[in-house]
Amino acid sequence: MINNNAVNHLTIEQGITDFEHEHYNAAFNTPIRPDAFEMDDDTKMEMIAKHFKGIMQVLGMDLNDDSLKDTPKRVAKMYVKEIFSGLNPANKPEPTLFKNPFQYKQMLVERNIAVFSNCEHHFVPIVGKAHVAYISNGHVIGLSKLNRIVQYCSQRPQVQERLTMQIANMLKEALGTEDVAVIVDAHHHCVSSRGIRDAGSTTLTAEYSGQFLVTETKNEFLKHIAS
Ligand SMILES: Nc1nc2c(ncn2[C@@H]2O[C@H](COP(=O)(O)OP(=O)(O)OP(=O)(O)O)[C@@H](O)[C@H]2O)c(=O)[nH]1
Ligand SMILES: [Zn+2]
Repeated sequence: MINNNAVNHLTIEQGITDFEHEHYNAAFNTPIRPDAFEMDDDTKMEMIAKHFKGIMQVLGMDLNDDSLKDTPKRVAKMYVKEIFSGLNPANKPEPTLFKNPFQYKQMLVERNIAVFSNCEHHFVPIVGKAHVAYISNGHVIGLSKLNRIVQYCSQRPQVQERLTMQIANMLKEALGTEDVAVIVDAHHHCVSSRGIRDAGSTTLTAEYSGQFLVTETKNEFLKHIAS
């Protein structure tokens, strides 16, 4: 059962002593409670549907309307099983690694990976692209796993800076190398559809480590994604 009194946020800086290593890495720095995964998905969906129904009722919507009556359930399913499914380490993708028999030692760049995330401040979409790269230290990763890592980290309430770091950290963990680079270029609906209402701007974040800290290597990566 969920411990409703456990409201303290845990972050990596504070230490997660009773979390398994896997949980710790998967939810790197996402503020989650220690009991976050104790409740099963069905119970979560039931509770979210109830709360969302309350929001709709407060807004004055008629929940007897044929089009609206199932919306609370739809939203609950979407939150738990889809757009926030990356909160749960049970949904972490398994990276398939291959030996590197061809001795490919240059960087591998995967460009234009779709990013669909949600802003944790307003719960509206962040939509954009990620470009990732790594230099093999003896293994190569199945290409689709790069997209899956981006997708998994995106399926959480996010800020773009943390999303970028989480993608980089998962790549390092999966590939066993520090030689990774990540760029995220995204459009925040909280900036375009409300508030300042600037539909033209995008936000660019980057994380470089290992060999990508060397200017020449970084520039090669930037040249590849610009071409
Ligand atoms: N650094 C960062 N800020 C973000 C991100 N997503 C949204 N924000 C910002 O978070 C801030 C929240 O600011 P608040 O002043 O508390 O919220 P608000 O009153 O809704 O702010 P406005 O959007 O300016 O109307 C806003 O400036 C958002 O643009 C992100 O990924 N990274
Ligand atoms: Zn926002």
